[in-house]
Amino acid sequence: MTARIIDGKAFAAVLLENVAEHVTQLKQAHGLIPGLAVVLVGEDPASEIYVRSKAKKTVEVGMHSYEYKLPADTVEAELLALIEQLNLDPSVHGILVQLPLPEHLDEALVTNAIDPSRDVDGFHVSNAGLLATGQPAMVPCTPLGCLMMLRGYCGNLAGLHAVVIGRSNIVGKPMAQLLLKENCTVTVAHSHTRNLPDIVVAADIVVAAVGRPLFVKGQWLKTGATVIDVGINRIDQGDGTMRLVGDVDYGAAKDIAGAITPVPGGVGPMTIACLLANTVTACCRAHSLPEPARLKV
Ligand SMILES: Nc1nc(=O)c2c([nH]1)NC[C@@H]1CN(c3ccc(C(=O)N[C@@H](CCC(=O)O)C(=O)O)cc3)C=[N+]21
Ligand SMILES: [Mg+2]
Repeated sequence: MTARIIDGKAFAAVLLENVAEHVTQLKQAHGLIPGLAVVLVGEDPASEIYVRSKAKKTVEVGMHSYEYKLPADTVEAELLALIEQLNLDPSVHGILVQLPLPEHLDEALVTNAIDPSRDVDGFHVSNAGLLATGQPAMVPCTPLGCLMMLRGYCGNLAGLHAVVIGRSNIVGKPMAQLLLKENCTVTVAHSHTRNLPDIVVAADIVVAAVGRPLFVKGQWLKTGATVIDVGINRIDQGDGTMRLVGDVDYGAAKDIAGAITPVPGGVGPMTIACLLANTVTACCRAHSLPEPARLKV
């Protein structure tokens, strides 16, 4: 069996077109232009690539992009002051502070300083709580993108056994919450889990978000399983070049899985598309306008 490839770029293109249509509508009917502010502290090269790519897509769909690059030694009070300024700026509907932050900055404190209604990452504790209790919230972009692709491939997810590998606040936990909302049976595995292959083999859906290259082996999978690979690992090829690989051993998994996301071109592009969709949603909510139905979870 050769797995169908879940084309994240194609999913993202459809969502971005939908986002762009809503942006046009907001402009024409209400004179509103959604704005997304991205804050980057320090000079991590990978982070700079993501931030640039986010800004480019933001402008492509017709929204305003505001970029703030702060030096690595920025003190907490300065960063909090910038967030407060953005919280009060009526042209800013979404605020994203790129993670990870330098060691001396408290990520939870900074994340919770963002106005929850502008927290397009969905990382604020109140958005996490709303999601966990099944109330409308800003949903974290990566798990949201994964869910949209799963719905697109599997249709109704009710009753399926989903195994989420990884328990981060950013991916694993919100992914599990979203899958529970879809009436999946959800198992969350992590670094202390015993006999992981025996758990993964029972899964109809596997979401791998461990951050370890090629961690999930092909032979762990149930035949026909749907595999979502959240990992983005740069590995040194030994000849001075780098290769981008996921958390799943794609080469082996594609012969056993029913469908699988590639890396690159899977979860990554959908994460960015969902970020822009969340910004449109935040803009609509800020102005008490009906939320675009097709962007809703
Ligand atoms: N506050 C915050 N929110 C985030 O959403 C956030 C963050 N911090 N910190 C870093 C991670 C990582 N992330 C990615 C988004 C898109 C791609 C993406 O588009 N990847 C391309 C490949 C890009 C490449 O070549 O590196 C792909 O998978 O096809 C990757 C990674 C968002 N993150
Ligand atoms: Mg872990």
